[in-house]
Amino acid sequence: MKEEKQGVIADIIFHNQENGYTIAVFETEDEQFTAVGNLPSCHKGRSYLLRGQWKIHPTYGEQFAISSFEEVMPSTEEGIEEFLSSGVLKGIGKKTAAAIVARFGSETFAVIENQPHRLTEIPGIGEKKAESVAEAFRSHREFAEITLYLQQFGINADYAMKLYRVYGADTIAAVQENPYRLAEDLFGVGFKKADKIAEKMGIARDDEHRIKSGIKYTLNYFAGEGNTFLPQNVLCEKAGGMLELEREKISDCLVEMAFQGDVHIENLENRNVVFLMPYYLAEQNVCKCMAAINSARLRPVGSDMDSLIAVTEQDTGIRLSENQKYAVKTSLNQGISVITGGPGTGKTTIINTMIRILQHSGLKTAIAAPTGRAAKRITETSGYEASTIHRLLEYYYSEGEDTMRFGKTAEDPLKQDAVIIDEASMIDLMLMNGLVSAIRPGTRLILVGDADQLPSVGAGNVLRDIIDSEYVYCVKLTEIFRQARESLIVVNAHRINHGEYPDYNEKGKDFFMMREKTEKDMLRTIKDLCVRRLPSYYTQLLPVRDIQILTPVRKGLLGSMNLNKELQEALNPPREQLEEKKFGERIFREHDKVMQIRNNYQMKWKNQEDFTEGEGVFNGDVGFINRIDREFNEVTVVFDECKYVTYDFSQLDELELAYAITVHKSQGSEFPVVIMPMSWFPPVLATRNLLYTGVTRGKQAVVLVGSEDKLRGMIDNNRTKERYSGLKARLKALLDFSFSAKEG
Ligand SMILES: Nc1ncnc2c1ncn2[C@@H]1O[C@H](COP(=O)(O)OP(=O)(O)OP(=O)(O)O)[C@@H](O)[C@H]1O
Repeated sequence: MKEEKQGVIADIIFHNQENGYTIAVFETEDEQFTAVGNLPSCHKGRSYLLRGQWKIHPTYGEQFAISSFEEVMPSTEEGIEEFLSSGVLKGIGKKTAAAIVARFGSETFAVIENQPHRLTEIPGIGEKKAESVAEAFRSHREFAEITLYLQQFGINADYAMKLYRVYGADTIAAVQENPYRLAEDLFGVGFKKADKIAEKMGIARDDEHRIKSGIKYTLNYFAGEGNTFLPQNVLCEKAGGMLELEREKISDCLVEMAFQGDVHIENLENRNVVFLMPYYLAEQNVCKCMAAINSARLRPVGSDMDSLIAVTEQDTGIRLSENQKYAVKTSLNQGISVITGGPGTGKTTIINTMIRILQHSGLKTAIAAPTGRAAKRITETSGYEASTIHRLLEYYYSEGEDTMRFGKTAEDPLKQDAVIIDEASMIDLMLMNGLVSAIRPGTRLILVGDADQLPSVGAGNVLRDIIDSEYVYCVKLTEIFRQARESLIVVNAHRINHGEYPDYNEKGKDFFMMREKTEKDMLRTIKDLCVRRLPSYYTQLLPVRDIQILTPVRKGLLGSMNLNKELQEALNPPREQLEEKKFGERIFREHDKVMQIRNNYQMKWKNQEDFTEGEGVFNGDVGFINRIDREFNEVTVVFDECKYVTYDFSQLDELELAYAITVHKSQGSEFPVVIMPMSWFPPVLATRNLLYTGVTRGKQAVVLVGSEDKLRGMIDNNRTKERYSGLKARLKALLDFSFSAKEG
């Protein structure tokens, strides 16, 4: 029989932040009881009205099983004070809470709600603070109502909070109107979750919103895997399978979506393919801009390139090889060019030479890279200030559109005469679109990178497509220079790239293999390397900071998730003075190494060195937990040693431990020491170019731990996963067109 019970939480025995499952001891005036169930936002000392029924647990006896709940605002002064000081209204600590209640007593809530200006009667509270307290209180009440409504659809408090951040007071209306919007608008709400909510709301399986959302979800899912489109038959099969509907229904809906401009369908290389609109528009625009940049007249570099090169050779003391000279000359004379080569083939040297020549010629130059870490490295090795491509393009978060935009565009382009991009293999289609849009014809665009690295995380196969289309000049560097040849990491990287097996364990060298048979032994050795062996050999090494474990997978004993758990335990174990916060299965602890796992353009940072402030934390940024504040429910992470970013507890799904990361996430970064397990991994991942990418991340040492057979297996596995991308075909078409125009 359903009953109602009201009580104050006296103790929380268990609480899962992700799904809200809670076991808590409640207190009423005359009894204590244990309640179990979904209680997403529970706080010790707060009062709740529970609905549910009594059940007998075989071990723990009688418990109240919660089916729904609502928070009851406290009415006693003691309760009000406890509520105010619990951290729910940011900026009110214990002292201020006590002062407010001492002044307004049981009328406190009424005052905050209806006469917030009266809060200024409390010393230390000014107009602004009074307003912000009232606003926080109002949102808390609003949010409590929203949580109450959403819980009937199985939406827990964390998701409710995310929805509330996006839709504010309109949250309930937004969910009611089209629950599938949640999957499109919110990080972490997948189609399946939205589908469950819709089902509970009684939405039919063949509802149009459902099919369209399923199609978008499928296209987005495959975009997440790197594809800018899907062949129509593949899309219908995948979406139909997921939605459990006939293919015809999907095809019909697709046509309508194409009419409404949600998707673009075209015949590309003799098959019908479907694009989400932004990817189609981006491919088109990239081609259009590339054509304009490539055919424009350039402001010339000083007259005699050979003597300019000779001057820089004298300055740097490095005589360029013929191929390097060719790369420099070609790139400076073309609208767009590509320079590609493996490690140690002189890419940085060429960049330095080009910058000097451009400077000698009085031409303005920008150097940028796709990630902050890559940009920092260029600055360190070249001495020239480099930035991220995002910063070069002056990105900002557009509140109104709820999206990221670039300040530099076709209307307000970059003013430079040359833009040099390093690590160009990491550029995805959308970033390339932003970049070429902001480059006015007349500016040189020089893309430098290693086309054999894994392709970009985001959709597209930009660098490969550009090279393979043969639309622009491309110079391939193959010679490894003497200094670089000293490093077995460099030599082995080239061997691996050519399908040859590496040499290792040479005395005084930097490439090692530790043979272990079982996964358990590999795990033990990896931990021992981090904790004991490597730090005792490389004495300058700080294990947490300088050793990076790279693995192909997330799951399994040697996947990043488990490795992180094990390494956290080994390198940053629980200690009394270290605060920690459990979030789902994860535990975050002060001093932990963590990684941001999505682009968040709104996240604010403060630089404690130069006191600058800004917005934007990016997928792949690695930092350290500086502080966990339980009073304010916040975790502060330091990125780049000086940028402080504060996460609310509800945002912790944007962070992951980063002692171990996947090779995919490591692109563009370099680490003093890299350790990679060599075990059985799925063949789609255990590939040559994944190994190559991983190995080239190490600078002082690379240690492979595991089976030589598996290592050889990876090198022999030269399959590269095909990505659906239309850029190559479009650029080829441009090339054919310009040939036929010339001939005509
Ligand atoms: N023409 C040359 N003659 C002699 N040494 C050279 C020449 N070009 C480059 N080097 C040297 O080879 C090494 C590798 O060059 P560089 O750092 O430019 O390569 P890279 O392709 O940028 O490598 P990585 O991708 O590993 O950063 C450096 O020590 C550099 O000084």
